Amino acid sequence: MPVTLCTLGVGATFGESILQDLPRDSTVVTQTTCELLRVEQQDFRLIWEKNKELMNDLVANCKLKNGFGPGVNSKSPMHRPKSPPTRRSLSPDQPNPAEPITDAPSTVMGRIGWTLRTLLLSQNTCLKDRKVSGKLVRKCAPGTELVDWILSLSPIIHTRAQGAGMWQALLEEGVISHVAKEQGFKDKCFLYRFWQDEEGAGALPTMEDINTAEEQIHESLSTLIQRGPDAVLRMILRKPSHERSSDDLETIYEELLHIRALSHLSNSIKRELASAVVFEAHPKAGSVLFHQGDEGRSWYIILRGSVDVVIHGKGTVTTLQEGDDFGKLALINDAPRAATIVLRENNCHFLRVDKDNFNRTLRDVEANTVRLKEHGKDVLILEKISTQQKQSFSHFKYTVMAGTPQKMLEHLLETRLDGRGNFGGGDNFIMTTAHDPFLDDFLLTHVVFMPTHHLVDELANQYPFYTSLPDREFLLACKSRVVQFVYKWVTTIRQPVFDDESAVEFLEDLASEVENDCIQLDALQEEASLMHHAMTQFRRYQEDRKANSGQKWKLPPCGQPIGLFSGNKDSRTIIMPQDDIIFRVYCADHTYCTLRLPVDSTAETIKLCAADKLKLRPNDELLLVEVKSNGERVTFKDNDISIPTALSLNGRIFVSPKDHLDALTCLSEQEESTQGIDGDLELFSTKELAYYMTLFDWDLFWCVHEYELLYHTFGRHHFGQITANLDVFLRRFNELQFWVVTEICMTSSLSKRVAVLRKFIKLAAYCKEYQNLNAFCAIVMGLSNMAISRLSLTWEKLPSKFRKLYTEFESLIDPSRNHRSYRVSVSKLQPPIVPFMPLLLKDMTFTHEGNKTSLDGLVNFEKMHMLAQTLRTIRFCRSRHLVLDPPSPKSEGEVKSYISCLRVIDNQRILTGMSQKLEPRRS
Ligand SMILES: Nc1ncnc2c1ncn2[C@@H]1O[C@@H]2COP(=O)(O)O[C@H]2[C@H]1O
Repeated sequence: MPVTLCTLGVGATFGESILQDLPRDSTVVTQTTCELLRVEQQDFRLIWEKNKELMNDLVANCKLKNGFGPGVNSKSPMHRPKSPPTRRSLSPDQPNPAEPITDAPSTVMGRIGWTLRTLLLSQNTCLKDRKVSGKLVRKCAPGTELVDWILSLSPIIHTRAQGAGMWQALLEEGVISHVAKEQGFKDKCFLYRFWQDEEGAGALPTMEDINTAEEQIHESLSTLIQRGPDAVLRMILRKPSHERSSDDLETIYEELLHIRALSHLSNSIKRELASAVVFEAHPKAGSVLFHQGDEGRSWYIILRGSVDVVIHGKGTVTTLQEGDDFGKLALINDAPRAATIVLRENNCHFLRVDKDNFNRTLRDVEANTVRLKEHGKDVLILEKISTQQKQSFSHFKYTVMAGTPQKMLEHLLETRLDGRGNFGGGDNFIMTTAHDPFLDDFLLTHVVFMPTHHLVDELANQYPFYTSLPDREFLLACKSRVVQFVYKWVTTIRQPVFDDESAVEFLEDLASEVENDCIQLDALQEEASLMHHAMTQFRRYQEDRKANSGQKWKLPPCGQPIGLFSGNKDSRTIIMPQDDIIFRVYCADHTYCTLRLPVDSTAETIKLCAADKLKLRPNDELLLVEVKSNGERVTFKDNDISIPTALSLNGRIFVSPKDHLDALTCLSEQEESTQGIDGDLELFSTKELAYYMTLFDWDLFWCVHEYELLYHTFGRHHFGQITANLDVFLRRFNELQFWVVTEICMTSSLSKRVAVLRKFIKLAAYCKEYQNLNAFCAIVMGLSNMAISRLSLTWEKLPSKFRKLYTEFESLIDPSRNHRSYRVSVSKLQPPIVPFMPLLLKDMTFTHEGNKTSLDGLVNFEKMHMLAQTLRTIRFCRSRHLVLDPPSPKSEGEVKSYISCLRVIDNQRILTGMSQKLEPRRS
C-alpha cells in the first residue's frame, strides 16, 4: 500500500533524480489544483553543469526539506559530501538513534570512514554483498563482525563495548548506517554499510588508496577511541526513556554529575533526571531553537556549542555556552518565551527536559536565584518565592529581586500580563497579585526608579507601532500586554498619570494607535475597549480639573489649618501642584509680606519673591527658614517644595540673611494657642464629635495619594512633587494631639478638668469604634503627654472605669516590639479604616534607610516590594466607602465647624508650664 512520505507546498521542488538517470523513486500526486513550473531534463542538466556548486546545494537542500532519499552521491572516496548519505529531518521530539546527528560527516570522520572501508575491502573480510528479505544489499557487515575486526586492529581497544562505541561514532555522522535505518550501532547481527555503498556498491580501493589507509589507520583509531564513549552516551540518551536499562541510567546519571547547570541539584534529583533527559542535536548554525513569545515546552542545557539569546528590538543580548542552561523562565512562570534562541555553531548538542518532567522533578527544587545577563552585565535577578497556590503545579515562582528598570518592565509585560485574554483585573489578576504582587509593586513604586517619562518611552518601545511581523500572534500579544499594563496603571494610579504631560501624550497616541490597529489587524477589539475606558476616565478627570482649576488655599496667619480660600468647597478637594497658596513670610523684625504662589514653588522662588517684597538687600545671602513655636529653626534647601503645607502647627516662614539667622525669634502669637472656632467642648455630644471628626479625617485621608508617602520618604526635592495633602493630614494628627493637651491644660477647675479628661477618653473610644485610628492614637498620645500624665489630682478623680479604659488604650499605642499591639489589632479590622499615618511613614522611612535603592547598578526591587506593602495598606484602608450610622443630631453645624479648627498650643514648654500651674508638684 503506498504511503505518503511528505506533502510539498508552494515553492518546493521535486524530481531531482533526473540528474542521476535513475527511475523515479516515488509517485507524486496533486492534492488540489496545482500550477507547476517544469524544467526539462536536458535543460536541467545544462544548468547543472554551469552552476554545479549552486545546484548541488539547492538539490541537497530540497532533499533535506522534502525528506527524500539519498543525496548527490559522489564516487570520490575523499570527497566530503555536501549532504549526508542519509537525508532526514531531525525530529527533536522523537530522537531516533538510527539517524545521524550531523547534516553531513565531518571531514575527520569522513576520512576515518574511508580508511576503515578501504582496509575492510582490501582484506576482503566482513564487508560482503548479502541478500536481505530477497533483496541484494551491497557490501554490508553484521555489527558483531565489525566489532571483531576493529578489536583485531589494536591492542588498546579492550572491550567489545569500546569497539561498538567507535562504530557508533561513525554512525552518528552518517559514515555508516544500519541497512534498514532502524538501529543505532549494536554489537549484534544487524547489518551495517558505509554510505558509499548505499546506492549500490561504491568504488573499490586502488593500491594507492590501501597504502594511504594503512598509513592513516593508527591515527584514525585513536580518534575513534576518544569519540566512542560520547557517542555511546548520546546513543543511550537518544533511547526513549522506557527503553533505558539500569546500566544506561547509571551512565546518564554519572554524566549529569558533571554538568554545571545541575550542580545545585541533589543526587536523587539527578537520578530522577537520568530517565527524563532527552538528547537533541541541531546541525546548522543560525537555526532557531524557539522564538520569543512561543509557548515554553522544555528546559535546555547546552552540552556542546553555543547559542545566542535574541530579544525583539534589542538583538542578541547574550551568548550562552557549554554547561549553561536556558528556557526555564517560561516554564516556571507559565509565561511565553522571553527570548529567541539561535544556534551560533553547527552541530550544537543539548539535553532537554520536557515541561511535564520539569514540573514533576525540578520546578520546586530549582535554584533559588536566577540571573539574566545582557552584554555581560546582570539585568535581572529573580528569586524563588512560595506562592501557596494549590491549583498550580508547584508552590513556587520566580519573583524579581533586582533589575534594570527596562528589563523589569519587559519581564513584567511578558510574565505577569497575559498576551491575550486576561483583561481588566479579573479574578486572575487578583490571584496573581495576592501571591506575587510584582505588577502592583511596580505601579506603586516606579516613580522611584523610573520616572513617568521614561516609563512611557519604554512602553512605546514595547508596543510595536507596526502591523506586520511574521508572527501575527506574537505581534498581537505584545500590543495587548502594553494596553493591559496601561489600563492597570491608569486605573490604579490615576491622578499622577493624568497630571503628567508625557503620560497624557502617550495615552492619546496609544489610544489612536490601538484604534487603527483594531481596523487593520481585525483584532485587538478588547484592547480598544480598555483604552476607550481608560481615556473616558482621563476625560472625566480633565473635566473635574477644569471645574476645580484656579483653586486658592490659605495658610491662615494664626496657625489654623490650611483651608480653601476660594474654589470648589467640596470637602474632598485635593490640593494640586498648580493651585495657589496664600501665606506670610516674616523678617527678623517680624514685619511680613503676604505671598500667593503655586503650591509646588520651590524654597528658592519663595525666598526671591519675599526678598523682593520685603525689600531685602539682594546681595545678602538669604535663607528661607521655619521658626517653630519653641524657637527652633529649620532651614529649607533651595529645591525643597510644598513649604507652606509642611510647616509645624504654629510654625512661621522667615526669610533672613545667613548671618542673621541666630537673631530670629518666634512671634509672640506663636506661643499662644492658635485661634480655634468658638464652642464649648463639654456641650457637644461625644459621639457626635467622634462621628464628625471621623468624616472630616476620612476626607483628608481620602485626598492623600500613595505617591505622596514616597515623596515624603525620599525627600520632596528628590521628585519635585508636592506632598501637600499628606502634610495636611499629618498636621491634623498633630493638631488633635495638641488640642487634647491644650484643652485640658486650659481648664483650671479640677472637676471640669476631670470631666474633659473623661470626655477625651470617651472620644478615643468612639474613634476606635469608628476605626478612625489616626484620631484615636492622636487623642491617646495627647493624654499620655507629660503635661497631662503628671496631673495626678485629675487622674485620681477619674472614675476607675475610665482609668481602666485608658490603660487599655495606652497599651494599644505602646511602641514596644515595633508597635506590635497596634499592628495586631489593626490586622483584625476590615476597611474602611483611617490608619495611624505616622506609623506608616515610620515604616516607609525604616525601609528606605535600611535598604539601598540600587545594588550594583540594579534597582533593589526587594526594597520597592517592602515600600509597596505599606502603600497597599493605605489602599486597603480606603477600599470601602465610609458609611457610619449618624448619631442623633444635636448640634451638627456647631460640631462640624468646631472640629474643623481646634485651638492648639504646640509648644511643649508652655504646656508643661500651664500644667504645673494647675497642679504644682506636691512636695
Ligand atoms: N537577558 C535575558 N533575557 C531573557 N531571557 C534570557 C536572558 N538571558 C538568558 N535568557 C534565557 O533565554 C530563555 C528564553 O526562554 P525562557 O523565557 O523560557 O527562559 C529564558 C532564559 O532562560
